[in-house]
Amino acid sequence: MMDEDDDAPPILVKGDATTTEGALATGMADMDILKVPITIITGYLGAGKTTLLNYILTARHGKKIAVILNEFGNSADIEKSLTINQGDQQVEEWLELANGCICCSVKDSGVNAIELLMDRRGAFDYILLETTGLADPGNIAPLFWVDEGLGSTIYLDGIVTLVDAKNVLRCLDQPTSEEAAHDENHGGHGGPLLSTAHLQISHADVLVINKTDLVTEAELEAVQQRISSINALAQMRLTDHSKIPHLEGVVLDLHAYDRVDAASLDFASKGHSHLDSTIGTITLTLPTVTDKRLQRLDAWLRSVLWSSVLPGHDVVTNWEIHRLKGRLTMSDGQIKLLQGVREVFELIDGSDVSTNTTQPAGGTTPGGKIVIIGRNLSGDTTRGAFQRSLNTAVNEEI
Ligand SMILES: Nc1nc2c(ncn2[C@@H]2O[C@H](COP(=O)(O)OP(=O)(O)OP(=O)(O)O)[C@@H](O)[C@H]2O)c(=O)[nH]1
Repeated sequence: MMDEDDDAPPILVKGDATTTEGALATGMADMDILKVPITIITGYLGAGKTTLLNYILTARHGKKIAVILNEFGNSADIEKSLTINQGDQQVEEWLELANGCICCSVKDSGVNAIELLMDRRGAFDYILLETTGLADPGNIAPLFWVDEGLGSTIYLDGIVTLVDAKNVLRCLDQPTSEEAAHDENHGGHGGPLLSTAHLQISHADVLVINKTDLVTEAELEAVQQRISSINALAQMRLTDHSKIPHLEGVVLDLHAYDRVDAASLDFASKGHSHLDSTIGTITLTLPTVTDKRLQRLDAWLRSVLWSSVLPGHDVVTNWEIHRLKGRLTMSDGQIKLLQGVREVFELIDGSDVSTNTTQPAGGTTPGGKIVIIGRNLSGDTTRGAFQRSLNTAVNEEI
């Protein structure tokens, strides 16, 4: 069913974005248009993405959600959009679902999908973008995160990755021949192969380990350990049939890019297991940051993220950063948050949302921490080189 006012300008309803803290919301108070959150839902083929969307779309959350199915002309995805909409037409127009949510599929990349969304329908308070099972979220997330053209209307709330508890270990250990060929063309250099499953896990803010009904307790434990060895920053949820009773703060309204939870950084820094040789999480410590140190840190980040050069350590090679989060304590007591996806990064003013009030403001480290998830970082030698490079960089005299 289509509304008759399709060509009307977008009217964005007031959503939870009003409570957003940090730079992504800077200036929002003076703006007439409020930001609408977008959550990217990703996960390997058959992990339970459509099941999760159907669950969210029929749950009582009181939100009017717009769902975008990102298809790439692949017949499997057209079938999927039919599943979601329970119709028999190819969905290129909006469909209105029973609880007021709306749904469409797009053939193009995410930004075009959102532009279409804005043009066609305005009255919604949440956007869910489901990627194809083979998508690399690291290519999609930065488009929504700090894109100037979109900055005034939407913000990236988080990436939710569905993991198939039954099949994920096989996907991680035996990349397909297409993945192997792709990896070779993207700097694989004969090291452990990087599968799509690795990429989807490393970029996640929330990992939903689904299909728990199909594995034993011991198998589930092994999956959890392996997944957290790849991404120790993400929150992890165990589900069957993608059932998540309380969506708020678990899948929706995460604020994963405008807040940094000190407790999650502390947790990530405790995970030292090297179960996965391809991707892992490392934690670097930082002293209290003065203005001069902040400039030097910024230069270090540009070198590492933009030029893939670790200052002073050019022998450490072949690494690749997917996700980066940090929490800095400034010498005047202010907190700054660091967020990065691939080469895009941002230092923003902010507070944390840690619920652990018994900890000092900076968690166990008075100065601060940077947690990095990426490829070929998991060895102690590499972590040590990163820490030394950072120490030298921030302590250098200007
Ligand atoms: N046993 C079991 N089956 C599940 C569970 N979650 C989903 N399924 C089934 O697994 C199949 C795939 O689920 P989908 O939700 O379509 O998965 P998807 O990630 O959207 O799949 P693609 O579109 O192929 O990438 C469906 O038949 C679901 O009913 C679960 O927790 N347990």
